[in-house]
Amino acid sequence: MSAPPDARRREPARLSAARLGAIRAGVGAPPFDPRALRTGVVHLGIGAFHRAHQAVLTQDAMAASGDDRWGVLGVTQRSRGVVDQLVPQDGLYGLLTKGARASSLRVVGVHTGVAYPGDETGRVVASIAAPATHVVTLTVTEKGYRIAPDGGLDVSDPDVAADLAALDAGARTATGLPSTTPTRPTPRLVPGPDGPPARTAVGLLLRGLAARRRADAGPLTVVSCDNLAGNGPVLAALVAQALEHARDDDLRAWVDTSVRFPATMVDRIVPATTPAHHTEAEALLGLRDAGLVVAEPFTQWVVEDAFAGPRPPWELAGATLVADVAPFERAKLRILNAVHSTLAYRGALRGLPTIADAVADPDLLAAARALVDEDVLPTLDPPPGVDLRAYRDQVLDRMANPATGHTTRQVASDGSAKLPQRLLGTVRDRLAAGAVPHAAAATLAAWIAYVRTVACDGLVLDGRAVTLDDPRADALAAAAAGPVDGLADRFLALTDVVGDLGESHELRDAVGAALRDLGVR
Ligand SMILES: NC(=O)c1ccc[n+]([C@@H]2O[C@H](COP(=O)([O-])OP(=O)(O)OC[C@H]3O[C@@H](n4cnc5c(N)ncnc54)[C@H](O)[C@@H]3O)[C@@H](O)[C@H]2O)c1
Ligand SMILES: O=P(O)(O)OC[C@@H](O)[C@@H](O)[C@H](O)[C@H](O)CO
Repeated sequence: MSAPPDARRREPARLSAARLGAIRAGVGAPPFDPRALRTGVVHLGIGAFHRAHQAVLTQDAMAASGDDRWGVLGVTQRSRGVVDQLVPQDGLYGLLTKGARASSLRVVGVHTGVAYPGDETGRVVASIAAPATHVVTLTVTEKGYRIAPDGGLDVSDPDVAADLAALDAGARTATGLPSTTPTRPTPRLVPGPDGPPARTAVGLLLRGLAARRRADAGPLTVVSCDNLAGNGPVLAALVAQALEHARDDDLRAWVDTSVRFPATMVDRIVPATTPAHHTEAEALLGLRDAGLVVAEPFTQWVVEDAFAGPRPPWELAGATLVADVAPFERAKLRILNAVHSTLAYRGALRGLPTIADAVADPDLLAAARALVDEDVLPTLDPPPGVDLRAYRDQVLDRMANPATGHTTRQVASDGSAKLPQRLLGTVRDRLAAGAVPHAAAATLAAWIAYVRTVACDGLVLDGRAVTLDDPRADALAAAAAGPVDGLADRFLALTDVVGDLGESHELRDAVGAALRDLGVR
């Protein structure tokens, strides 16, 4: 039976540029007319993190400088979901900042467009090739880089192979000359002027670089903002390897001289947006906002000052430009992200739905501190001006903020792609120093126990079943199944995840002992 008309809730109007004037007092509005911005940045992976981090710093930097050249074309990678969220809103969305005691809302308006390569590869490529574009940034998750077990580009991945073939065909079309040796198979022809849709972030970037070189549009800076150790150099190497594979020596030489890949350390806890966040934000804004993102108050961006050309004045918004990002990045990944994963796996195993719940558990807090104190700190050189013990405490304090609602299930996802970045470097360094990393082994064991529980027994958090969300889910589930005897060995034999670490019998023994401590029998 339908409700009587007066009891029906009237849906508020949707956020858009035309309704900027209707934004309520107390909600921060963009400090300029977003419609007047020019596009100077192309961002691949316009997920929640980019919208709550780089986009906000870009807005603040443009406001502080009056320089309106740095509008962003946002590119969504896997589906057109964000296009449907943001295009009807003229790129505008709210950022709900959740401190432990107070929340605030501001509207962000830096996106001059949103594109999905499945529909608009040509538009993205043209934008990367435009002379007014000076920077391409990325947040496509760890697995989005398609890194092979040996650390290079996974050319056996069909999506990567398709993108390389399209690049090859594009080069042939552009030059009118064969770009391949006669002995190589003929690449498939490009259907239409833009070629087939790019399937991977690196493939899309390569297509953009090739077009930029052809257009003679000048140098470009490509900035990875993902939680990857050495994100800039890693991306540079993937691009170089792809060009070697495609045998495009001319493009390779141009990239060598004209494209820079600075490294960055990015930090802000940005959980997935929930229906409760939407309700809270709508009450503050008075408008409906399908693109809402949520974040903690803390934000940090340390960027290697190695740009090929102009860049947004991000330092005016609080970014730190440094000569060497590595110590900042290593400390953040090994402390914050490794602690996050520890709390996520151990917390989920105890039925705790959020990271804040996990920090509040004294056993789990002790495990997190032990990981940092016993195994991580001995592997780190403090970044200039940073006290790493104070940093550890600050990180734990941020994670204790219950208001963000960051879930253990979200942080626990993609362990096979995340742990090599945030934990295994610590393990490797400790073993090389002759130490057995018991606390880090306990985090590995917690991951294994989590995978086994989810894959074999089933796990319910907050009333919802957890699924094994991981690019290597099948291999992990196979390793998890079977007798407990040999469980640690089976996981440490997954060389595409752990490399050669399984050769250490001390580590295998330590992980086995930690599994028993966790009650995995
Ligand atoms: N959320 C955070 O707290 C946070 C903080 C620091 C850094 N980061 C970095 O940002 C990344 C994205 O986080 P988010 O919160 O925006 O997540 P999200 O799920 O909101 O967005 C993920 C983005 O990555 C793209 N993507 C996902 N899988 C991909 C694949 N296989 N290939 C290409 N693109 C793919 C998606 O299309 C989307 O644009 C993280 O993986 C991490 O590296 C996140
Ligand atoms: O974003 P993910 O899912 O790859 O990793 C989960 C978290 O550890 C991570 O996003 C942190 O919240 C972030 O790195 C804080 O800066």
